Amino acid sequence: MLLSLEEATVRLGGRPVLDTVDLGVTEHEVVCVLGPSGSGKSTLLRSVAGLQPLSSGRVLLDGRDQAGVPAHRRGVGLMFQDHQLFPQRDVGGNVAFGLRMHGMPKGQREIQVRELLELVGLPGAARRAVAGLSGGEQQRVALARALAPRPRLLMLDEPLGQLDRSLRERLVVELRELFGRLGTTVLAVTHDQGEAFALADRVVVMRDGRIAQSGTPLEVWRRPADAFVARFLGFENVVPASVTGVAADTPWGKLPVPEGSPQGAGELLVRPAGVRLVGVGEGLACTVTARTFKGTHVALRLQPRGGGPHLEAACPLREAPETGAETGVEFDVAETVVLG
Ligand SMILES: Nc1ncnc2c1ncn2[C@@H]1O[C@H](COP(=O)(O)OP(=O)(O)OP(=O)(O)O)[C@@H](O)[C@H]1O
Repeated sequence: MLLSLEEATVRLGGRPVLDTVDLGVTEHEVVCVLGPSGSGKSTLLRSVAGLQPLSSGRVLLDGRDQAGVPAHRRGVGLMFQDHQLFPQRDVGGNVAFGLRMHGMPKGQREIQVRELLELVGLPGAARRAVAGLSGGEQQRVALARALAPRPRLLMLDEPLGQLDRSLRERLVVELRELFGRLGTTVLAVTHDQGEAFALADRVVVMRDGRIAQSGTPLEVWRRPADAFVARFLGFENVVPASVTGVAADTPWGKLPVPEGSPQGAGELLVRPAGVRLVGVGEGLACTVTARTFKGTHVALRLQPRGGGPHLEAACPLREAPETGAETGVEFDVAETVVLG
């Protein structure tokens, strides 16, 4: 294990902001910590970096307890949300900063800076002024600067937070490819689930300073641990349910659930793809109350005529009914999950 947190706890203002967190990161792994604002993500990073002392518990790097080890001796790189480039230095000066701190001679520094700028897709940019860079370019410079001292663990706090969506989507793919190529071990935090799912080998979802779920993106997507995680991932079809065998009583009527589902009172998720439109008179009678074009499909909001919470459905473009239309709804057991 490259990094281990053991019951790591940080109390601020009388309450635990990080609450007995156990987390391990193995070498070459890319782990993304995901959670709403205030869930303790930054505090977690700062604790590992040595910028925030623990109230109790331990942080270990390569098995060594880091208590009392100052930030600059931990061998971890940290890239903050707002990249904090030095405005008075040019691009090369920014990237070389850590190397200079490590006492690397000038000639060698220049070679490394050139290589790093090529790596992040900014070849030949060393003499450019930081002020003249776009947001995406600044992000790349900040990344090159964080990578320069070859940290054994690279930590990113909202690495793509301030960029526009299309740039973010492009950079996230580049980052994943880059980390894979370099074998970099990464601990990143973000509040954007798309970003986390695209970047990570493993996703850790935080809630109120605790880990709500940890797993591969596919595992977390397929089986959210509870209603909080499901809602945080953007799933809206979550209702109370009473499960007996392979059926559940819900506000939408009796729904089929997979074999082996937890029994008794709980909550149930139906992913939008599992809400199938059928003819009027079949299944659950609903009215289409909203319709949003999503590029690959249409997202429908459906109001059951007999009352109960509304439903989100994902519908192929050609088949999407208009707002105000009546439809029947059936539920696909393969897209239904009884939550813990
Ligand atoms: N110095 C402090 N004193 C008291 N409370 C603090 C202090 N610093 C942070 N907090 C609280 O700790 C909680 C966790 O903060 P943290 O920045 O770790 O969350 P976060 O998940 O990174 O949020 P965001 O996504 O908004 O950056 C917040 O509720 C915050 O208000």
